[in-house]
Amino acid sequence: MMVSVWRYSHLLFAIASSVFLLVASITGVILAVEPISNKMEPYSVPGADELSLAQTLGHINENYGEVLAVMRDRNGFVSVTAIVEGQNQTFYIDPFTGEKLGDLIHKKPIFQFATNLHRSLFLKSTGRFLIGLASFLLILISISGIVLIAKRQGGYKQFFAPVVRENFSQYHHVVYARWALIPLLILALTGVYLSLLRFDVIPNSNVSLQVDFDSIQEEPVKEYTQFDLFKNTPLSELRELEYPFSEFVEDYYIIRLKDREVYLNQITGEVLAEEKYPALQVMTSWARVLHTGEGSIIWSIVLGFGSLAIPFLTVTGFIVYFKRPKTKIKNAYGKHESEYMVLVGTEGGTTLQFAQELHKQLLAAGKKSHLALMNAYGHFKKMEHLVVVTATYGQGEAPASAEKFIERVGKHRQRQAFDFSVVGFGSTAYPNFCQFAYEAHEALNDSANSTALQEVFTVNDRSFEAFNNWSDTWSKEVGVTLHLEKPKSTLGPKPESTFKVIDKIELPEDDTFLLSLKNLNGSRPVSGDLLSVIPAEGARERLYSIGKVNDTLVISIRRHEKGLCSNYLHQLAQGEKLTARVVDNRNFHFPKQAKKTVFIATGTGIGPFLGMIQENVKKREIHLYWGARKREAFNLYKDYIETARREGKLTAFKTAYSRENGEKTYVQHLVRQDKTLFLDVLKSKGCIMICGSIAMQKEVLRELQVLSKEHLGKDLSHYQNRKQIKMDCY
Ligand SMILES: Cc1cc2nc3c(=O)[nH]c(=O)nc-3n(C[C@H](O)[C@H](O)[C@H](O)COP(=O)(O)O)c2cc1C
Repeated sequence: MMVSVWRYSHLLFAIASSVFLLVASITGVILAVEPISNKMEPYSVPGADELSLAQTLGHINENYGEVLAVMRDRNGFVSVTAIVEGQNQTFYIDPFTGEKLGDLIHKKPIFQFATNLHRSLFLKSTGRFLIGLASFLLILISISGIVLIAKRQGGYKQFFAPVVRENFSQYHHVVYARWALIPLLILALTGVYLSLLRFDVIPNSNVSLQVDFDSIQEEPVKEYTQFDLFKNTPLSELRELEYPFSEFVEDYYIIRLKDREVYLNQITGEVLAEEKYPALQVMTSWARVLHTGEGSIIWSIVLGFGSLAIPFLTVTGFIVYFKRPKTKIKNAYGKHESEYMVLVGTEGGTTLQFAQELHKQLLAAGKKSHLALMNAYGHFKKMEHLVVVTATYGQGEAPASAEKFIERVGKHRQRQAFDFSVVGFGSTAYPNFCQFAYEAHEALNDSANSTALQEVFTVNDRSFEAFNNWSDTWSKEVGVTLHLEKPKSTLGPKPESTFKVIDKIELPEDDTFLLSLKNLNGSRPVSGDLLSVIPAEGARERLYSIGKVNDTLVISIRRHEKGLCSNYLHQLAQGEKLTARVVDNRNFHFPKQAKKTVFIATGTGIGPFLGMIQENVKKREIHLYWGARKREAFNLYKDYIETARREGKLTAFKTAYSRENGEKTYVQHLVRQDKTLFLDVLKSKGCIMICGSIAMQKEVLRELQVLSKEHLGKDLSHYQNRKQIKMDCY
């Protein structure tokens, strides 16, 4: 079934049941405290469960003249109903002595109130029905939730693999749901069962034993302590024992054990009738225990947390859904009259915003453009240029609005020639970066009358800058002039900080420089976070990876001849101030737990690693592989690397130069060369971090994939899902 169907069902069930579930969950949390508070009462006597019934009854009978019944509850507390001083009384006793320990626990008013609200909302049968229905919907919510998590994680095997964090609500909704789903499903199933029982849909089945009074014997007379059943049954097996009503042989002991009911001749000790409880009765008993947590502190706590998760999951779930950018598609031109078709594959809505901006600017440039979802692919009579802008989901799968795209491309032939271009939106934090965009490209390439204008263009983490770069080249090729504006909701409310330039080290021969900045206020970045700089009023933001060295932020920048931002940063003199925002990039932080880490960088990609190495105070094993064109490029980082080596913070440093005399080495060659180390890092739960160009990232991943498959028998995604491979490439 399609993801969208699961998602909408999940949402629909949640909306339909949310109010009732919220009431049931809050009262459920209160009720989870009741069994815990009961269990903590001092009526449990250690070792008493091993006593036989004969011993227990002996102790009880010594203390009380007329005993009517003995009970053992799920907490293991033993109580007696007896006539004491002419009164019928029930109280807890010590099975070793028979002495009274205390009066029966009375339900506290708060628990009584919560129970009534929980069971029937104070609406009697109607309330019971509504709560039963909400429990049923909770089963459906849990099942659809399990499927959705499996889909987003890339399969059931990956169910508990780390979740990529996109934002607070999305991350915590998935992380908590994974743990809460099991108790929630149990609560929901048992809740429905108990409701069905209440409405007699499931019959209440009890044992009904028959005694053959004609064959009752009065001999041989035995002392009750000598009855086989009493001698051989431990107290732990008892639920309830009713004493005979009179001394006549026709009255007998009624004994309810955990698994059966037995009637016992009070004179001879002979078993008069016996029956195991029917399966339905056992199920009912289990349903009660599992639903209430009675008798188990641990299970009550689990249920309490399960109930607590409901309001949390409801709120975060609704935030995830309702915070999605909602952009309606409006078209001035129909699909058969437009020469430009912009098709979008989105799930969260952000890709649609980018596509919409492109569509808007095409219209502004006087072109007939039509915007639609990828699932709407069909025969477009006048299409000359097709742009597909698509996100990727799951394990490199199509987003909901593009699930039928490939099939439809196969089905619908365009009769006129058209060119196409595919832009993939994705995140390098996921194993199959922009995978679906490549598949969409393939499908279009194979279709009739199509010409690929370019290779797939990938955009990491909704970078407007990257999208704009693509738009520049594409618009030149098709001959339009476009000026895209950044979609508002992708800006995010990041606070600005002021930074003072402390130092600038240059390497003129390589056009790169290192800028050291001091944060004068605002956020506290970590190495791997990004610095967002807007070089001029109205200009686009540029992102630079931050290395944090001794409270100073170091960014490594390549200067481009006409680069607005790199030149702006380059002209900053020591002491000058710069306003910029820090962007949290938590998928690229140093893995503090990993014993071994390998950093792979090319060019200025080394920047964040300079900080991470410096922070390695525990002197964990770190290997740095760095690639550049020429050897002299290293001079910029020489001091940092040599100090780190001296201080024992960097275990090994290897370089790959691609334009040195005769030598043409790339970092991916070093990966192959040092495969033992890479395999060891992957096997020992270490981490490989990659920073630099996308081209280098692809090559390195290809090498790692081969190693992983050939030597470890696993797809590389296995390690990527466990966050053992982190990437920040551009
Ligand atoms: C559950 C989930 C799975 C994802 N899987 C991938 C993936 O396999 N490859 C990838 O490049 N990006 C993946 N992404 C990232 C999205 O493609 C990216 O965030 C995109 O910008 C979302 O666009 P949208 O808001 O239009 O749906 C995934 C995101 C989520 C939430």
